[in-house]
Amino acid sequence: MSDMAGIKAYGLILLYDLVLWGALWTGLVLLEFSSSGGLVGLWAFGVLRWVLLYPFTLVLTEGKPQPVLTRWVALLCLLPPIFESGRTVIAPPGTTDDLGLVPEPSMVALALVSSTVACLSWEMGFPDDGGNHGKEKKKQEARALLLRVVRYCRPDILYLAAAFLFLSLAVLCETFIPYYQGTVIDMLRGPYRHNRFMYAVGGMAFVSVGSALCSGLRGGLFMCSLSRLNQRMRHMLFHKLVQQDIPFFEENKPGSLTSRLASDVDKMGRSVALNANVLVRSLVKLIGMLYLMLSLSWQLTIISILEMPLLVLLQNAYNIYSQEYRKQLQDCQAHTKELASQAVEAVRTVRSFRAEEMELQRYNQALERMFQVQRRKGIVSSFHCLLRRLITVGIKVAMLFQGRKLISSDQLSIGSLLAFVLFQKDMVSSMRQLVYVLGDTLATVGAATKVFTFLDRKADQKETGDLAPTELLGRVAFHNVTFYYRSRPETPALKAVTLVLSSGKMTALVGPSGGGKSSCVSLLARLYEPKEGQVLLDGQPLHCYQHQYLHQQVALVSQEPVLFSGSIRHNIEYGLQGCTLEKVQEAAKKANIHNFICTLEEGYNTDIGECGEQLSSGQKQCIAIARALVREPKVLILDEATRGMDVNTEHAMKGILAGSEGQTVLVVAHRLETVEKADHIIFMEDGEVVEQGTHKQLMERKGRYHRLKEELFKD
Ligand SMILES: Nc1ncnc2c1ncn2[C@@H]1O[C@H](COP(=O)(O)OP(=O)(O)OP(=O)(O)O)[C@@H](O)[C@H]1O
Repeated sequence: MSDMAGIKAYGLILLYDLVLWGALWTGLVLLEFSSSGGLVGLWAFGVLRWVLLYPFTLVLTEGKPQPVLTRWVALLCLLPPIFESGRTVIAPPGTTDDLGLVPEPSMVALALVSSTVACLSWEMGFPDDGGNHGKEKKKQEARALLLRVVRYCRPDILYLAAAFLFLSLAVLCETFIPYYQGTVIDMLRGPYRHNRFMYAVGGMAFVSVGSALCSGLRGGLFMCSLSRLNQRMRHMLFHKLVQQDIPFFEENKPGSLTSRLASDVDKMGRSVALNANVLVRSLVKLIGMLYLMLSLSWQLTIISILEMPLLVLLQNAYNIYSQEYRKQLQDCQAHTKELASQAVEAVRTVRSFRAEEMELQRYNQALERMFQVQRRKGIVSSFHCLLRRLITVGIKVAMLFQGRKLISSDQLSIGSLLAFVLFQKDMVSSMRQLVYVLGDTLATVGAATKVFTFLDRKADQKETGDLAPTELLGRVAFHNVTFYYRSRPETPALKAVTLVLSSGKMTALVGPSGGGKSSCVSLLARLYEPKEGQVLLDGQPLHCYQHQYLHQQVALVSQEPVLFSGSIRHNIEYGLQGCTLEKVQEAAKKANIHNFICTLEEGYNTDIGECGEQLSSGQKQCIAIARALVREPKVLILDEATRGMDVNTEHAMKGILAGSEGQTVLVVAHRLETVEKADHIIFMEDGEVVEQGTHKQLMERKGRYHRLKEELFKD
C-alpha cells in the first residue's frame, strides 16, 4: 500500500469509527441504556466496536491490512475499557463515577491519541515494511535480536520486575506533581480553605517524595541487572572466542575482538536495561499525562500533541544520518586503536627500523579521518537540535495564545494553565526520550548483531572425539595432506604431503623458507585442519582424540613462544591442573632454566612482566620448552626452538633431543648439529616433500639437501 493510500485508509477508518460510535451512542441514549453497564458494558461496547471496525478495515485493504493498521484498530476500540479498568483498580473506592455503556468522548479522544502515539512509536522503532521483503527481513531480524537480548535477561527477572514496578510508581507520582502544583496555585487565588490547602500541599509532598524514592530504587535495580547481564555476556563471548579456530583470529584483528568484548557488550546491555527503562518510563508518563491534560483542556492537548509527529519526522530523518555516522565513527575508532596498539606492541621493531615517523603519520591520518566523521556528525546534530528547538518554541507560542483565550472565556483557570504548561514540558521531554530511545535501540542492534555473530559462530573445525588411550606410541603420519591458508585460497601451503614420524625417534624438517615446515607443525598441533588427506596419530585422525588429551600428548614449542604475564611457575604449568612444584622444577631442569630461576629473588614465583618482557628471548624459549616438557608429551614439536639460545642452553637442548626416550620428536631446526643428530630428515620445498632419509643418505644422494646444506646450516 502506498503512503497516500495508507493515510486514506486511516482517515476512512476514523470516519467510519466516528459514525459508528455516534450511531451506537445515539441508539443507546435513545434506548436509555447509555448510563448503565459498568466495566462489563464498556468492554462489550469495545468488542462490538472492533467487530464492526475490523471487517471494514479488511474491506478497505482488500483483506491484507498492514500489521500496524490492525494494531491501531484494536487499540482504538479496546483502550477505553482498558483505561477505565485501570482507573477503577487504582482509584480509591467511591471516587469513580458510574460507568456507562459507552465511553466518554474524552476517553475516546485519549484512546485515539494513545493508540496513534503507541503505533507511531512502534513503527518508528520497528517499522513494518509492506512489500519490501529485504528490508522487512532486516527489521524482523532486528526485532528477533532485541528479543534475544531480552531473553538473556531472564536470570535477572526478579530484579527487572522490581525495577519496572518502582519505575511505574515513580512515574505515576511524578505525573501528579504538576497537577497538585496547579491546584495549590488556584487555591492561593481564591478564599483560603485550610483543610483543602493542606490536602493539596500534602498530596504534592507525598508524590514528590514517593517519586524520588521509587526513582532511586529503580535506578539501583536497573544498574544491578545491567552489570549482571554484562558480566554474563562477556563470560559467554570470551568462552566462545577462545574456542574459535585459528583462521578466525587471523581474519579478525585483536583490537576489534576486544572492542566486541568491551564496548559492544556494554552497548548491547545498555540497549535493554537503560532503554527499556526510559521506554517504559516515557510511555507510562505520556499516557498518564495525556489523561490529565485532556481532563484540563482538549484544545490545548491537541496543540501540544502536534509537536509529536513533527518531532518524529525530524528524528526519523536525523536517525538515518546519525546511524551512518555512528557506524563510520566506530570503524574509525577501532582502526585508530588498532594502529596505536600495533605500534606500541611492536615498539622494538618500529624503533629498529626507524619507522616512528611513518607510524605517527599513519596514526595522524586515522585521527584526521575520525575527526572528519565527527565534524560531519556534529554539523548534522546541530541542525537537528536547531530545528527541534524551533518546533518546540512554535508550539509553545500557539499554546499560550490559546490558553489566554480559554482563560478570558472562563474555560480554564490560571492554575490549570500552569499545570498544563508544566505537563506539556514534561510530555515533550518524554516524547523526545521515547523517540530517541527507539532510534538508539535500533542503533544498538548493530552492537548486538556483532556480539551475536561471534556468539553464534561455530568453530570451523571437526567435532572433537573422545579417544584417550592410556598407551600411546606417538607414531605420526601425514597421509596425502593438502592444506590452504584461508587468506590464500589459491595457493596451497602443503601439496599432498605424505610423511611419517616414527615413534620414539627424532625427525627433522628442513628446507628453504616458505617450504611448508611450520604449516606441517601447525597441522600436527591441530591449529588448522587439512583440506584434503589426514594427519594420523597412532593410526587415528587427530580430531578423534579428546581435546585435552591430544594437547597433553602433543606439545608444541613454536617459533616465537608466547608467555603470559604472571609468575614463571604459572607459565610452565599453564593449562595443567594440579601440577606440583616438583614437576615444574623437573621440567625446568630439563629445559636448562632451573639454575637461572634459582638466582631470582622470588624463584618460581617471579613475575616475568607482560608477555615475559623481563626475560631474554633465549630464556623465554627455555620456559616455553619447560612448559611443553612438564606435560610429558608423547610427541614433542620444536619449531626452530633453538633460535635465540646461548651456547650453554643450546647444548642442554641437544641433550634433551637426544635423550628423550620413547618420545617422538619433530624438530624444525636451522642448525647443522641438530639436523645431523636426527634419526630421519625430511626436506621440504614449495609445500612438498622433496627428499627424506638420514643425514648420511641425503648427503650421498647429493640432491637438494646436499646443495642447501652449506648455505642453510652454516653456523
Ligand atoms: N598465516 C598464514 N596465512 C597465509 N599464508 C601463510 C601463513 N603462514 C604461512 N603462509 C604461507 O604458507 C607457505 C608455507 O609457509 P610455512 O610457514 O609453513 O613455511 P616454513 O617452511 O615454515 O618457512 P620458515 O622456515 O620461513 O618458517 C608460505 O608460502 C607462506 O607464505
